[in-house]
Amino acid sequence: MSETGSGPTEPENLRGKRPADNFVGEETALKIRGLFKEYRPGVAVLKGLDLDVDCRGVTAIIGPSGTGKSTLLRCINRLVEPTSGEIIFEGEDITKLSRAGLRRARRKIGMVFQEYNLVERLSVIENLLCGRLGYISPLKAWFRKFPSQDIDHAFELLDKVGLGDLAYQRADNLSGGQRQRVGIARALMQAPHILLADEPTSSLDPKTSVEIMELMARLAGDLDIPVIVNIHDVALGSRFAQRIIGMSEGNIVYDGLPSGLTDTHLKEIYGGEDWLQ
Ligand SMILES: Nc1ncnc2c1ncn2[C@@H]1O[C@H](COP(=O)(O)OP(=O)(O)OP(=O)(O)O)[C@@H](O)[C@H]1O
Repeated sequence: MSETGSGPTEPENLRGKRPADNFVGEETALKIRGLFKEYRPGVAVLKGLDLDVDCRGVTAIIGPSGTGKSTLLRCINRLVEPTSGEIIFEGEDITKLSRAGLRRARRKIGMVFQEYNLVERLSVIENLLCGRLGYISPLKAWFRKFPSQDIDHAFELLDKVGLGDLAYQRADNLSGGQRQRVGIARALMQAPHILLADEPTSSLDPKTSVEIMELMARLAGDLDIPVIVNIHDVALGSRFAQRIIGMSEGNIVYDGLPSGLTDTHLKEIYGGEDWLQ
């Protein structure tokens, strides 16, 4: 990533616009306004973020540890409660939803976690079907009697993520990369309208990390849904994302194309410069 000095090489239709404007329009899936989060009174972790996310494509959020990337992602499905601001998803402000409304909205928001969050003693296929427990009657859930279309869908997704042969393996027998594939397939079981991934490659080796990012980008394209991914590896994020959000100290300081990210931006995002050499 070299510094060009002339700014991002932008397609003609994006030239001259503020970065955020490039992604606003009827095609907006998610609109965040003035998002503010304090875990402790007076200590802001997110400082009034505005962000619009398009209905398709991969957006990578980069930034140093502790800058609020996970907090931002988790505010979107209210795993973390925002202090103030709006998060408009499919016409509803997520921050104002009742418990039932939030449960319904969360079904449309898939989440992939760094540590996979699988049920270790269950098989791969059961881990996927667990994602459907909220959709069937409590009695059927108790006996794990899943509708045949859910079972077919789970097998289809396992094929899509390359785990068709491991359906009956216990989760605790899998490698990190295989576990993350299960995590992705499980998130897709609910047919989400958006996928959030919180550091999905942090626990994986470089080759497996590329494979996981490749898989998420391909599935997002196939399913025509947007993906927002928090990622520490700037090169990996830039390779698979169409848009980079750079965060520093709870603010968005870069919002644009991966090709537009210069050393100057990286210094602003991460601070210092010795690490760049
Ligand atoms: N549950 C919590 N209670 C109190 N403070 C928290 C909580 N979760 C996060 N924080 C603080 O909020 C700040 C932002 O954390 P967050 O995890 O969002 O950053 P991050 O950019 O995702 O970091 P990393 O890349 O290391 O995961 C940090 O100072 C962190 O200590």
